[in-house]
Amino acid sequence: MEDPGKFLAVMRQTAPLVHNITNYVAMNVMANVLLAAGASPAMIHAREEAAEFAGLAQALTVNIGTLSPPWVQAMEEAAAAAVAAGRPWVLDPVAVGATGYRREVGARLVARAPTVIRGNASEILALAGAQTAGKGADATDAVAMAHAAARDLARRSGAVVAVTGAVDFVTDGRQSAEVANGHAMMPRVTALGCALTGVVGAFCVGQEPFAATVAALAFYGLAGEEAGAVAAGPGSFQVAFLDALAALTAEALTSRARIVCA
Ligand SMILES: Nc1ncnc2c1ncn2[C@@H]1O[C@H](COP(=O)(O)OP(=O)(O)OP(=O)(O)O)[C@@H](O)[C@H]1O
Ligand SMILES: Cc1ncsc1CCO
Ligand SMILES: [Mg+2]
Repeated sequence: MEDPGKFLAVMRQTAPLVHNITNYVAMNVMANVLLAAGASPAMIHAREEAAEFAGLAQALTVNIGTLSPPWVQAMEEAAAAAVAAGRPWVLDPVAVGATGYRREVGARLVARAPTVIRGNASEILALAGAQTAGKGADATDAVAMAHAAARDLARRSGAVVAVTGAVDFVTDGRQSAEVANGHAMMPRVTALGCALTGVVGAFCVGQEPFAATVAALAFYGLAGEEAGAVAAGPGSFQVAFLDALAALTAEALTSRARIVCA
């Protein structure tokens, strides 16, 4: 596996402009996470400008958390513009198994050739068409239950697929890796997964998507470990997490990343 610290150093050097069409819950959290990590966020979802902006930004992320038809039009047009401009785009299929509308939109977005798909185990299982116990935005399936579905989805879509949870799993359908960094407090703060999707987009700018995604997950999990060591609960965790994202060095990431080929 390549040196994860190098991917963090390149991301900070680039300070990429990341265009995010994300949900109302995540907007502020995600923008602050991207700034702390070293990227430049813009949250833009109007159909009248989404495609134009996606052509200017260095990466696009699309999150269906609080979707509605005008947003979905903006998502599809922005994804098409990112693909046309040769920019990476990352799909976050929040609660995709919950309703028929989400399943339909999820399938339409997968067909738009995302560079990376990042979700929890329940979301990746649902997107791959497998059985899932998931109901809302929180995972109710273990990551290991979604390994085969993730490989299948990666081969079928051409995307790198990242399944996050206690031990994250990343695959492009040929090579796979597990990332064991993280903290149990992370799923108790809303939208940290959504915000991670933005960080994955930032790492993918000018870098190979499989290795960049693995590095982004290790970086994020390690910041979670740092925050968990000082936080009294989910509230102070959120503050400490932003500080940890900003403070983490490339050297610390390289020495403390827990990545294994799977
Ligand atoms: N039990 C856990 N232990 C350690 N790290 C975890 C655990 N659960 C999640 N994480 C980490 O939390 C981060 C967010 O992943 P998670 O799977 O919770 O996203 P999500 O379900 O999409 O979240 P949300 O929908 O709230 O945005 C990842 O870095 C992941 O590794
Ligand atoms: C809680 C919630 N509901 C819709 S989107 C979202 C953010 C976490 O996915
Ligand atoms: Mg999520």
